[in-house]
Amino acid sequence: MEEKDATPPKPSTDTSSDWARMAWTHLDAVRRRAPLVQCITNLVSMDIAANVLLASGASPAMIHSIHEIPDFTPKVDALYINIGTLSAEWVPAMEMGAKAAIEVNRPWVLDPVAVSVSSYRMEACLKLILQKPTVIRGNASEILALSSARRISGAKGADSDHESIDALDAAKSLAKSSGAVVAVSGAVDFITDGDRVISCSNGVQMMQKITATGCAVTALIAAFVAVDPWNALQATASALSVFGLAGELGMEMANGPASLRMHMVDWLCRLDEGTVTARVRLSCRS
Ligand SMILES: Nc1ncnc2c1ncn2[C@@H]1O[C@H](COP(=O)(O)OP(=O)(O)O)[C@@H](O)[C@H]1O
Ligand SMILES: Cc1ncsc1CCOP(=O)(O)O
Ligand SMILES: [Mg+2]
Repeated sequence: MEEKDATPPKPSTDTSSDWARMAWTHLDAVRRRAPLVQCITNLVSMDIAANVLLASGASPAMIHSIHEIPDFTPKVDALYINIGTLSAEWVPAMEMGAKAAIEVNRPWVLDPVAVSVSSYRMEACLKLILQKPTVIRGNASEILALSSARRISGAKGADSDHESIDALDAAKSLAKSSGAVVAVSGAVDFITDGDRVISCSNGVQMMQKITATGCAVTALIAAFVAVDPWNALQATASALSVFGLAGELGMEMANGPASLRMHMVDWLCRLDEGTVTARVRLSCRS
């Protein structure tokens, strides 16, 4: 990453236009600095997550072998761990990766996909959280389950069965117990450090109809946190708003989920300062 030691952007956040400017500052920093983001992510998400990172200006690397982590992870700018297609050989890689990132003071971000479907998944996540993730981003059902450390009834695999607002208290509580910034996505995204809450109302419903959009936005959060690790709350909000805005603009040209996916990735690459500052919808709730 160029300008590795440059002072991170420190936007003021008094009005909604300040928040939108902050989102632009973060996107611009990602484009200028091209952070290297290691992704230990599920098989469904690899393509869209890598393309979303590239289109946004970051540099993705889908590298997950335990034989490579000791050499590679200390060199990355952020690590992204996603348990979506968890199996026995992935768990040691995730644990080793998180430990390696923490040892060299790099941010790491967790996506607890479908954490409620098995005790195996829940236990793997809870153990990973002991390695102090910088950010945890999940849908409402995932954050509700993780926060109580209990599988919840009615959870539908990878998709959410709840509204994001239903998981806001759970998100705050998980943020307090884990020390991570917690983001719960949905029609409105909420981002909290346990005290402050930022809400983001960018995005379109059809984003739920593209597999691994949640995984992809968590990868983008890792890139944004890489360029502003000391302001993970704000960087996470910026990533969610930029991603949602790309979805809104993509939807204006799309005929359905497949073309939305394509136009959304195009817009991540095309977004300019005027569009971001005019259309990002972030606000502080607390
Ligand atoms: N009803 C909705 N309206 C607008 N944006 C949405 C809606 N549902 C999800 N999104 C957006 O889609 C992306 C993925 O979120 P979500 O579907 O909650 O995650 P997951 O794919 O992990 O279940 C996020 O950027 C979120 O803001
Ligand atoms: C469908 C599916 N199954 C295992 S991982 C995965 C992708 C989930 O992606 P997202 O959480 O972004 O919907
Ligand atoms: Mg998900």
